[in-house]
Amino acid sequence: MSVLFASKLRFFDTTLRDGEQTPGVSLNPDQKLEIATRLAAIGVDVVEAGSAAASAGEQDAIRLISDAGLPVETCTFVRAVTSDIDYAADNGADSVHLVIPVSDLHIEKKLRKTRVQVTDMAWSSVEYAKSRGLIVELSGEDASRADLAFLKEIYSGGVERGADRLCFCDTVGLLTPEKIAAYIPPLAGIAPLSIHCHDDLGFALANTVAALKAGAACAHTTVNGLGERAGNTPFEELVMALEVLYGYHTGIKKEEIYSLSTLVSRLTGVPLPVNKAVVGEMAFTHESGIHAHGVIREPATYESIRPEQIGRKRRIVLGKHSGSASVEAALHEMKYAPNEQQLKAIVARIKDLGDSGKRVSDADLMAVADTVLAMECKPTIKLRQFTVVSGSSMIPTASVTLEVKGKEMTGAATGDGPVDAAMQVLAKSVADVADIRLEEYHVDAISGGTDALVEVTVRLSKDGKIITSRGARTDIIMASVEAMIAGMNRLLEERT
Ligand SMILES: CC(=O)SCCNC(=O)CCNC(=O)[C@H](O)C(C)(C)COP(=O)(O)OP(=O)(O)OC[C@H]1O[C@@H](n2cnc3c(N)ncnc32)[C@H](O)[C@@H]1OP(=O)(O)O
Ligand SMILES: CC(=O)C(=O)O
Repeated sequence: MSVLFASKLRFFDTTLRDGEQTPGVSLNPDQKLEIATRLAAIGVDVVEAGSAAASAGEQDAIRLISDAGLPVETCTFVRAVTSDIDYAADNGADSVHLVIPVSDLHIEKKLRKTRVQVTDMAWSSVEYAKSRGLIVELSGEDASRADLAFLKEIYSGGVERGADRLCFCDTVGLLTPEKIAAYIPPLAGIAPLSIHCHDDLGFALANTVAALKAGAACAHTTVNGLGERAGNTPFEELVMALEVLYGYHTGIKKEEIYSLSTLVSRLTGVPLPVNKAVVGEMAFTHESGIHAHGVIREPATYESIRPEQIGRKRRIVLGKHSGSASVEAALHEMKYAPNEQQLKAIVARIKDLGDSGKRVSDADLMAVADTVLAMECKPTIKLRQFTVVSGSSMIPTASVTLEVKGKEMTGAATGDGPVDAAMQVLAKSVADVADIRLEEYHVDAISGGTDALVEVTVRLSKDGKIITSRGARTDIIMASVEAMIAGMNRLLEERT
């Protein structure tokens, strides 16, 4: 345990309560159970399963999760209202997150009550919840705008009446690490204190860490930072910040973080921002040449977390910022071994593609590499003549004369159409030299009209090696022949 933190830190997950308060999100009881099961497995201490008073579906969810026997405390949000507490107890919750507004703004303007009245409500609700056998976390709503002396009084009285734990809610994200230094130590001295932060100004994570350092024993978090408005402290970010920045062993199964995050995103319908810390698509993706070069040599140069730690993989993508190291690494994975000059030419073409605003895919890289390597290879096969005949009353037939390794070869074949006949005759004509198979054939019209330029892409294989080759012409048959011959030459080229 790190000396920075007073005690073993606890994780109170509120994805299913505050997270579900994200506008538009609604989880059914089975979905809540699925998430709760994963939260228990990853190692959180408390799952706030919902708001007991909100609906019959919420009560079903609390019941379902309580009955599942998960190794986790099942909690529910309740107001300082007897019927809310009854819903919690009657549906098998272990504990209640008993919330009472504590700032004068909330007390006077929202509840239209006085400090004395809310104090009575809070204390009598604690007593009632304890009489129903519940663990009680007495929580001050809008505590960051409350008077410290009043907070001490209402929390201390609550603990005297049986509250097991306390919670400090920064309900609208106005807390700062400086204010935490003044507020948290005296309150954490009363009873184990949780910190519940919102991210309205982007301070939720920093405030949560500061509160834990100042003596709070438990962090309220949500998976992916879901929650009211800008959300709550993201679970995955807090776990990794504590582990990486503070060397604190959380006990959370970090390797399950990414799959939990994607599950929650899928079930809630809230997509992960691509650049989100830890779990965003781009969090372990590198394009810039300098970064990719560094990461290939030593990942720590540009990664603060190893992706495998949280169940992810590193990705290097290509674009206009790529350098030769990343292009070469990608080519090696595809079994290409360009020489220095070829690599330079491929990198230049990748940059051109990137400049045109295109996202460079593996298929693009293969096509570029095929073109560059084909330009420099001495062709094994040369086309001498090609003819195809087709019509309404005849079987499409193609004939070809090729020069293969200096020897002339002639062949003919029929097919379902003229293109098929062309593909058949080419493969047949080199059968004595190599078993080349056409695995895939694809055609795109690059512009419109009957005179459009068409691009034919073929995938050919020989002895387990697969290459992609392209031909582009206004004549679809000759484009196919060109793609096929270029591909066959690549496969017959002597390269490792
Ligand atoms: C900061 C937070 O995240 S707080 C949690 C927010 N979560 C929710 O609101 C859960 C979903 N809510 C609901 O389903 C409904 O609002 C219910 C069932 C709780 C209440 O519904 P209604 O009885 O129709 O009341 P409504 O929502 O209009 O207003 C809230 C009522 O609760 C009262 N109230 C609000 N907070 C508290 C509290 N902590 N303790 C006691 N009463 C409270 C309000 O004063 C108001 O009652 P009033 O009209 O008598 O003044
Ligand atoms: C209770 C709660 O969720 C809040 O005050 O933010």
